[in-house]
Amino acid sequence: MKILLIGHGKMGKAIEEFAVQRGHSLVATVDVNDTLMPTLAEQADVAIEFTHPDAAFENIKFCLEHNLPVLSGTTGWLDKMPEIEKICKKNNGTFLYASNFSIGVNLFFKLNKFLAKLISPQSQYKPSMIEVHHTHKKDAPSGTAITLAEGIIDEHNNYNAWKNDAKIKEGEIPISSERIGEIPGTHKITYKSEVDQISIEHEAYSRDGFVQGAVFVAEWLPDQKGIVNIDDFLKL
Ligand SMILES: NC(=O)c1ccc[n+]([C@@H]2O[C@H](COP(=O)([O-])OP(=O)(O)OC[C@H]3O[C@@H](n4cnc5c(N)ncnc54)[C@H](O)[C@@H]3O)[C@@H](O)[C@H]2O)c1
Ligand SMILES: O=C(O)C1=N[C@H](C(=O)O)CCC1
Repeated sequence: MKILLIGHGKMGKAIEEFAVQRGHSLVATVDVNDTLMPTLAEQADVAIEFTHPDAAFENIKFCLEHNLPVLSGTTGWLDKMPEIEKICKKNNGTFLYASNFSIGVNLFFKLNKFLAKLISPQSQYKPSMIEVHHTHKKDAPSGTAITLAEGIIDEHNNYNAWKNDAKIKEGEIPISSERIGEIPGTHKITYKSEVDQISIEHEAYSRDGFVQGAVFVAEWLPDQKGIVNIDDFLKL
């Protein structure tokens, strides 16, 4: 498979290494000072985009307008998702966004929803979330934390919003974001009552899970159409 790799930072470099190990080739790596040329899109089977919250929209739009299936793992740009959905439809394109490409995290998303539904009638248990990442991370809360909070909101009758702050109103889930050293990504959800607590946690040991997931999804994506998600890939 021929990959157009957009973003050649920590994720991009690790994806390049893993993709080449799996026998794929790179049409090009495009970083902030490079130009996305139509000829690059013509030569590629798929684009993988891991850049910056301010850059993702234009990069994804370019791929969709040049008939190139694209996946993005960039977080912090989702206010523009409705526009991407329109562009994808107009161009009969293929697009997948995942806040986290790790298979373990995608199973954890399901566990989170299951727990939220189970605990919903027990209103004495109040949820909170902690996410911990490395100090280079540009966005807070993490994209994964937002997906987890949305999972709780979908399944729990008493919560309808999240806040990246400890000072919350009724119905809000507090998310605390910590930035420490080189931590790849830890997410913990705790439900506390007066007498006990229940916690679930996912801890990434390295970026390998995100990298492998992104390449596996990229291998599958060219045969799909429209806006698809990682649950479709994992058949969850
Ligand atoms: N979904 C996931 O599984 C997952 C996993 C890890 C990181 N991420 C997200 O992916 C993004 C990138 O993470 P990273 O750790 O590689 O960051 P990074 O800062 O190491 O790398 C980002 C790269 O993108 C480049 N870039 C910036 N603007 C660009 C543009 N307009 N065109 C092309 N390249 C551009 C930067 O120069 C840099 O090299 C972040 O949003 C992060 O939150 C998602
Ligand atoms: O390193 C990052 O940045 C990560 N970003 C994603 C997020 O925001 O959830 C996934 C975990 C790593």
